[in-house]
Amino acid sequence: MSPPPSTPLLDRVKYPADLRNFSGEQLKQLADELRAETIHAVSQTGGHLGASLGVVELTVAVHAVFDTPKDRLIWDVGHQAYPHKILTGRRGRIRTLRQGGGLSGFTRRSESEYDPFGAAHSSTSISAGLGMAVASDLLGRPRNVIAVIGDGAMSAGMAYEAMNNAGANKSRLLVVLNDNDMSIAPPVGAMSAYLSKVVSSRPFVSIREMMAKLARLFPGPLERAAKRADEYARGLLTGGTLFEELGFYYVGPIDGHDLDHLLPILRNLRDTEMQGPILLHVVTKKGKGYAPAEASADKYHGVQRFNVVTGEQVKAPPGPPSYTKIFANALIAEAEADERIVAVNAAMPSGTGLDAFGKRFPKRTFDVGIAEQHAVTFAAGMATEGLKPFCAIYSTFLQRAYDQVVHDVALQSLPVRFAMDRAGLVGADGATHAGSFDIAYLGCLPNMVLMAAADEAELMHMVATAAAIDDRPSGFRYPRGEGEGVPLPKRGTPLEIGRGRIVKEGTTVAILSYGARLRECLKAAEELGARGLSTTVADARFAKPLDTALVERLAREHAVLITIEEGSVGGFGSFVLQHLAWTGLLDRGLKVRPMVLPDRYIDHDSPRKQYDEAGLNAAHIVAAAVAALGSDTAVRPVRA
Ligand SMILES: Cc1ncc(C[n+]2csc(CCOP(=O)(O)OP(=O)(O)O)c2C)c(N)n1
Ligand SMILES: CC(=O)[C@@H](O)[C@H](O)COP(=O)(O)O
Ligand SMILES: [Mg+2]
Repeated sequence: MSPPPSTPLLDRVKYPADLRNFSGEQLKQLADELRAETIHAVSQTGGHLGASLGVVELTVAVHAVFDTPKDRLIWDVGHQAYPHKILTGRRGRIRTLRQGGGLSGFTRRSESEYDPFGAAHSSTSISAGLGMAVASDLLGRPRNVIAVIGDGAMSAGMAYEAMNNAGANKSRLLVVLNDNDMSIAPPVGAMSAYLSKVVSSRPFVSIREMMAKLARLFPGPLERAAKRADEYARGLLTGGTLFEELGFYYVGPIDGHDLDHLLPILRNLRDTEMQGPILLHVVTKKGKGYAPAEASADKYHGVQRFNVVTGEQVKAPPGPPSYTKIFANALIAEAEADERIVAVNAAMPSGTGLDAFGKRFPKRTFDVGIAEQHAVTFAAGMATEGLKPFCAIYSTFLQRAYDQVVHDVALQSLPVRFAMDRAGLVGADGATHAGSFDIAYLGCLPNMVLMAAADEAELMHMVATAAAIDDRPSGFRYPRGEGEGVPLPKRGTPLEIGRGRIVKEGTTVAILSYGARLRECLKAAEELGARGLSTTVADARFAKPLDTALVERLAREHAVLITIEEGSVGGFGSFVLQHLAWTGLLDRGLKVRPMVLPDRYIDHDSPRKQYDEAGLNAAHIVAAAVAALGSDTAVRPVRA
């Protein structure tokens, strides 16, 4: 482990107020120390390093110029906020980042008053910032509001909805567009191409020219013609007209790593009395100042712990392939056989595995940018014409496209297939990224077929099943991380719709699993067996349509029925209970225990510990069964 860097100036800064009297030269040194500290900390924790390195100077400059936390600073996504955390009273805990009990990897209101808005899902900052700016006007509490948003996040509909609203509003809002020409992967789309054109047509506006323009922001007699000339010049020289057409005062592009530019420009923007929104376009490098990050294809967007000297990341011990990889391979196999299959993702080609699909079928793969809502309706459109779209979106990000799923897909019974990766608890990204709700939010929709994979072979069958379902929407969920290591078929076989399977026969306790808790169920069954409680374990495979025959059989033939899923209340267990209630099977003493995620958000930690916290591991299943039986059955004591 490399020693911590020497940081004499940073050591003097606990809060931003401590750096506000630093000279320009001192702030430059502070930025260098902050970068070294960020690299060292993330080398020990892993996390989103590249984005954070790209905003080191911007972070220093904003805190030096603005009066945070009275002035509100909002980081879009919040994955680039590590330097901000270090400067805002959290340096002492920075090496606990993303670890159980430690700092969150994103901004979070409960963590610091310097985080006025929690984030992790992208493109919310302009809306939240505008809300704060309007509140400050209405409440008569003057303050600056600064929203920092990346070029990737700028592709989402929300950002445009917010700019449309802000541009017609007189509230003061500073939007800093942090343009590093990267999303997680290289950014896609016309907006990204437009920004590149803006930057390349005039790389950086000179500071003299910029200051002359900024002077025009100050009150004083301003001739109409001069104003028009200014607008024309800004449009012509910087290509900033798109933002101007939306009602923003556009400034830039400027070098986001040059404090000699950032500081005076931010001071001017702070001091102007101009009303209405301003967009400052800064150009930065993702991974800036750390050679291995700058050189890597993803600019160290998200890294494991690593060696600071070599940049080499700690490799996990070799294990079974990930669910993501199995999904991608299974989809490729289906697409080889059916040329109507197409795949859509929203700025997550590697996360969803669709980068591999894209290599094999470049014309049948669509990365739409961070635009989940569009992704779903785009897929719906393709489905109307007979294509077979698979929409690969993490469970948590599909939340953003809920009305599109309901109104554009389900209501019209269009065969869009939702591949929901990151189902259940996801580890270090924490509650914002947990796939907790999809069973509940999709299960209530008529027309849906819903499946959850118990292991990676099951996932292959579910991909094949979804490919075969062509008259209504379907979805299948699978967890983050590696599979169970089960033998894999060459290709998946379509499952009988709405049929589960018995995995182990027993007589007293029945455990009905939906999804990847199956292994925990089998462990629990063994333990219960050792206590003299013969246990059946079944894999429901489908939440919708529910295997009612299986549910009824388990209910009739056992004293206790436990359902378990990696999801919230209102999901699989609720569907089972609904069915049991209406068939009268609850009326005769059956003890049903639906095990779901608890009614609270589970913080970042290892998935194993998160499931412990959630009460969904084998020991909890055993405890639930034993408690349900109570004194009804003589239970043998636990073996030592
Ligand atoms: C709604 C939503 N979809 C997808 C993601 C996953 N995601 C996190 S960061 C990111 C890229 C963001 O790019 P940009 O805003 O340019 O920030 P950068 O990492 O380049 O600093 C993506 C796609 C997300 N956080 N939220
Ligand atoms: C910041 C963000 O939303 C993504 O980078 C996310 O952290 C990716 O998670 P996975 O590692 O599960 O793909
Ligand atoms: Mg970017």
